[in-house]
Amino acid sequence: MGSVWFILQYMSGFGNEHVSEDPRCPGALPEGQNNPQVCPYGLYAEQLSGSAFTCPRPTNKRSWLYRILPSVCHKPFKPLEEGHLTHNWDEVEPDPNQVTVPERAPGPARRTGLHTLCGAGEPRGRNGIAVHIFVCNTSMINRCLYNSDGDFLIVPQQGKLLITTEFGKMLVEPNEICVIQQGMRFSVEVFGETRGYILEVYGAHFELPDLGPIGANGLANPRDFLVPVAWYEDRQVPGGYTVISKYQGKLFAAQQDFSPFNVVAWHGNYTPYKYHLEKFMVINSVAFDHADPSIFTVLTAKSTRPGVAVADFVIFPPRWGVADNTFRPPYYHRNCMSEFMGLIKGHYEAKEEGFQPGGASLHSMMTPHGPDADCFEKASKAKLEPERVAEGTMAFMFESSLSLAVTKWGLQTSNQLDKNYYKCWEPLKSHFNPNCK
Ligand SMILES: O=C(O)Cc1cc(O)ccc1O
Ligand SMILES: [Fe+2]
Repeated sequence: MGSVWFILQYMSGFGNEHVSEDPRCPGALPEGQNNPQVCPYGLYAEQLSGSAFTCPRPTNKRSWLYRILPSVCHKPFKPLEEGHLTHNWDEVEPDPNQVTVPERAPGPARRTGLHTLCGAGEPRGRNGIAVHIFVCNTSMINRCLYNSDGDFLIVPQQGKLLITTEFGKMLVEPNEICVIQQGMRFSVEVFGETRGYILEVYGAHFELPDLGPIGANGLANPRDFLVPVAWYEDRQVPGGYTVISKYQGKLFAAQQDFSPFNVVAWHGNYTPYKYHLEKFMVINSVAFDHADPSIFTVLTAKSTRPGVAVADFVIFPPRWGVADNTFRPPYYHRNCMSEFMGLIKGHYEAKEEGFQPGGASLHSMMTPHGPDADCFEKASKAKLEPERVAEGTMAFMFESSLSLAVTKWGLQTSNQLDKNYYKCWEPLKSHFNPNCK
């Protein structure tokens, strides 16, 4: 029989080896081995590998799932309509201009699904990223999704997500993020209009950044990452349960007769997890000058080049600004990385207007950007007292070493409102006076 029993409980720690049993079946985890001839309670053992079997220990990831039926019990996959999900980066001609995306990007009539804004690289080559906007007001009923191509870092901006995974349930609210890694099945329940951002990374998992001279503590601390506890349902679905796979950039659906959330116990270090952005321990300049935003990195997906990320997830959280004799907002710059920015709530410090919660901007590789004219004038004259910066705000950046292409949907969406973004810098005037230092 099915059961609606669950409690929202989490285990803490980033990348830990966890063990978890649904309390309705104590002793469901085999003792001392992964594959007994017969598993407790007549369960099937199934390994989910998140790294090559042979990866060195620090990057070796796998979990063992003990389930009522193995995942292999499904009918063949058939192609499914993709909507605005794509990994075709040649839909529109390259364009280096600064792009903003309005906060109310038009959704389709059903208002559900993933809309790809930009990206680069290729799931088959296992190197690349995609940035999607999700919009939905309908829960996934008897449907789940897994991503064969890579990991999803999900940033809800409006509405809570109750995410059921093979590892248990997680409630993820705006100002929290979660990561659902490659292959993990999940289904999302929503409670009204819901939207947010997704960073998809092919071929690398997210890690905590190294701390270098910061020392052993700081930024996102490992203990603040939360992992769900085992929860199962033994639910037959005679009408058919649909398992959707995102595979090589396309969607495919397979039918099965039962809920895939039938994992009674699991152990391992390859799990979904969530993190509350308020827990971030901010480090910044306490003397003078503006530190680079890498100081705000929450998670990084490393490339094979030392120090270079496929993608970093960076936040701009509330903090004190105390630097003396300093232009405190972000400096003007041109970057060899691509900068995609979003706003969960509040008001971004470098833009007086035009960047609303739910909106986005893309500053492409080497395209100049920085504070708008109002921000520059104000910050150049401001009395430099200690002040709270970004109070009530949470902006974030997906920063990538890849050169991102905008999709057709992204271009149409951005064109709706803001052909005029460049005008925010037009009023910047020369203050140069060779006779006055
Ligand atoms: O462009 C942006 O707004 C992001 C950003 C912020 C900052 O403080 C320094 C550099 C940078 O790219
Ligand atoms: Fe920038």
